[in-house]
This record gives sequence, C-alpha cells and structure tokens, in this order.
Amino acid sequence: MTSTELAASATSARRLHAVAPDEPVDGAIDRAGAIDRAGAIEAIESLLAALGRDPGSTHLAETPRRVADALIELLTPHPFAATTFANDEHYDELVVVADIPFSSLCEHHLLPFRGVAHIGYVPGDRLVGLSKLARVVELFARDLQVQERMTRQIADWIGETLEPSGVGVVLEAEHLCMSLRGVQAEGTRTVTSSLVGSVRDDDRTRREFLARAGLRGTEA
Ligand SMILES: Nc1nc2c(ncn2[C@@H]2O[C@H](COP(=O)(O)OP(=O)(O)OP(=O)(O)O)[C@@H](O)[C@H]2O)c(=O)[nH]1
Ligand SMILES: [Zn+2]
Repeated sequence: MTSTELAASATSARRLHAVAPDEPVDGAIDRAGAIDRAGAIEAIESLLAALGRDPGSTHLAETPRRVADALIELLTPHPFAATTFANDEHYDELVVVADIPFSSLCEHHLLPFRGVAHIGYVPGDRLVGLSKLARVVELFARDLQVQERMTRQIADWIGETLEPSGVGVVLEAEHLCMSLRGVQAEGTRTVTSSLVGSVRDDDRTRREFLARAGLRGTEA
C-alpha cells in the first residue's frame, strides 16, 4: 500500500470528532458497519460445522457465543474523552510515552498481533492527557488491521488533534499468523514507524525520540 493509500484508508476507516480547546470530546468513532452479534454467533456455529466439529455437542454448546463475544470485544474500542490542556509554559521539547502495550487482529488471518507502541510529540499550543496516548493506541488496535495502517492512524490522530510541531509513532509487534502458522518464524518482531514534522526532519529530535523509545542501536 502506498503512503497516499494508507492515509486515505486511515481517514475513511474512522472519523473522529474535532477537538475543541479545553473541552473533553467523545473519542468514539463511526464504524463502517454495525456489529450483528446474533449473526456472528450463527456464523461461528456454521464455521465449527464446516470444520467438521459438532456445534451441538456439550463441550461446544457455548463456544459460538464465546467466540463471537471475544471477537466483538477485540473489535470494540472504549470511547474516551481526548482531554487537552493549554500549553501555557510553552513546553517545546519531546513528550514520549514508551512501551504502551497493545493487541490487534490482523485483517488477513484474524489472528492477533501484539506488542508495544512508542509515541512522542513536540507540543504546539496544546498538551494531551498522557493516558490518552495509550487510549488512542487502543482506539485503532481494536479493529481488523495491518500494522502499517495502524501506525499511520495513530500519528494522524495526534497530528489532527494536537497540531504539534512533530509526531513520532513506532510499533513493535509479533504477528501470530507469522509465528504460529505458515512460515512459523518464531520470535520475529515487526517494527513500523510514522515520523512527522520535526521528529522526521530534525536530526536531534528524531534521534532523541528513537532513543527515548528504547529502540535498538539508537542513542540520544
Ligand atoms: N504488511 C503487512 N503484512 C501483514 C500484516 N499482517 C499479516 N501480514 C501478511 O499478509 C500476508 C498475506 O499473504 P497471503 O499470501 O495472502 O496469505 P498466506 O497464504 O496465509 O501467506 P503466509 O502467511 O505466507 O502463509 C502474509 O505475508 C502476512 O505475513 C501486517 O500488519 N502488515
Ligand atoms: Zn495475518
């Protein structure tokens, strides 16, 4: 996928409410389609039958409901208020939150990929509540994803919400579709990044972000 396509899909997949200064907003997103829980339960029942299992057996009787609810949970982010504050002290150094854990579902195999996100931004007029950076990771992780798109979506959200002078997002994850099955390349770590503004263009800021994110082979 080209970067233009990634950006377009980031915008079309999820639309966020605009953030008004000092006012918490609903971080809820508009989804492409509503979740049909009854339909999902029925579909899992059919899937079990198609896999040669008996969905009516005692052991599997509740499995369609459990699987459907587990998937719905993994695809439903918690709404949140994207609280921002005025940057009265004109703080203009990097703010970095490293090692934010996340789990998502790969859109190719519906298997989890999980790891950590590192986020940094150089504030403009607004600061964001730190926990919101972890919440925005969850906002985009709870979807059928590819790691590259998720990385861009997080960076775009921070850019649009805070209008900072720089943003850096790095995701490091293990894809179970690559380690459990298929090529079975255990222990691989996929690293993706989206660096924008001063975090991309200013050498000192970029190095500082990568070092604070604890990435191997980097130093401040
Ligand atoms: N770029 C990218 N690829 C991903 C991601 N998650 C899974 N994939 C890849 O998506 C590809 C799908 O390839 P296919 O050849 O259609 O699927 P497959 O036959 O199951 O491929 P194998 O996994 O190689 O057995 C695989 O190479 C996966 O490793 C992701 O987040 N980003
Ligand atoms: Zn996959």
